[in-house]
Amino acid sequence: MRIAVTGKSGQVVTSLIARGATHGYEVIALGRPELDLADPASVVRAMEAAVPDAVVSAAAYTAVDKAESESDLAHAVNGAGAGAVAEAARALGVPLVHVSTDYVFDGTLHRPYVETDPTGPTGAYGASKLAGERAVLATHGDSSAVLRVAWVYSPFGGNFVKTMLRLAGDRDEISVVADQLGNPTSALDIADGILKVAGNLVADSDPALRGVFHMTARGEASWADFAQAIFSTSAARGGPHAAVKRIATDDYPTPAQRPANSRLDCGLIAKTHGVALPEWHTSLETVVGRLLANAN
Ligand SMILES: NC(=O)C1=CN([C@@H]2O[C@H](COP(=O)(O)OP(=O)(O)OC[C@H]3O[C@@H](n4cnc5c(N)ncnc54)[C@H](O)[C@@H]3O)[C@@H](O)[C@H]2O)C=CC1
Repeated sequence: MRIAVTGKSGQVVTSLIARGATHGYEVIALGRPELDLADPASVVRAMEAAVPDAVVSAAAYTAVDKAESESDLAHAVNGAGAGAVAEAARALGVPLVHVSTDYVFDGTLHRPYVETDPTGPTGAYGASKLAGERAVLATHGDSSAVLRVAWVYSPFGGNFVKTMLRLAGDRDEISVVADQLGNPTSALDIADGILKVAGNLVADSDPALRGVFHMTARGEASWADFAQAIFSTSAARGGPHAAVKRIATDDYPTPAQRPANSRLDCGLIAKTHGVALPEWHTSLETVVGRLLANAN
């Protein structure tokens, strides 16, 4: 089976390329310049040329803070761009797995979010991703699965784990917010989940497999808990580590407001698609191990 993926170099795209063969799939990565999400005609052209059996929409404008000052570009790429990918998949008559985010929620609930909870993004990035979800469901909803993932890290690209290990190289103590809760999730596990869902969509026309699903690692953490786990995992392997100073979000102002609670309930995807990602500490060990091995 041939799976066309948007993007060439992101965390999830690189993980899909790395994991494709394990699932017996050929993963074709399509990115700029031939596929630019800001240029819908290029999306259709590149998808038609790839002749896929399924499409994964993984590329996005992901600069959460910069999106506050580049809202038009974020919306063009994450909203209209996602719609163009859905339109191309519809025209080809193939199913679509679209990757979305926990940042579609405002974070005020005191329990993990389920798929039917009201959305309410607090920033331009979340709003643009919500526009993308809506465009996908409106264009190709009867053949798409929208997977909301969160707090993504991996051996590839830029992410929180890499930033913490780099900062620990020259600091003894690092301040990290302790009042935002989420589910740290390895992009390698996300890739496994996406490929399982894509296979299910191709094999089975059951409407229960279509729609919006939450898909994160099991277990929750604050950013400070996550940082502490990164450093204890790294220290146990002789890698860089630092003390974590737990601070409040108010002490670390950023252009975009983040949800205080973005934990996602993943019961639905387990029940319908048979996808349950591993507990986050287990996957963190794998990723930190790979990063430290690469650094030597
Ligand atoms: N990184 C995170 O913590 C989270 C990410 N997500 C979502 O997961 C998906 C994957 O994220 P990551 O792999 O972490 O992102 P990333 O930032 O590592 O990679 C994004 C990819 O999109 C490509 N891209 C950006 N603009 C493009 C355009 N105009 N045309 C074509 N390609 C373009 C980039 O070149 C890159 O390959 C995205 O949909 C993102 O919104 C959801 C929740 C959290």
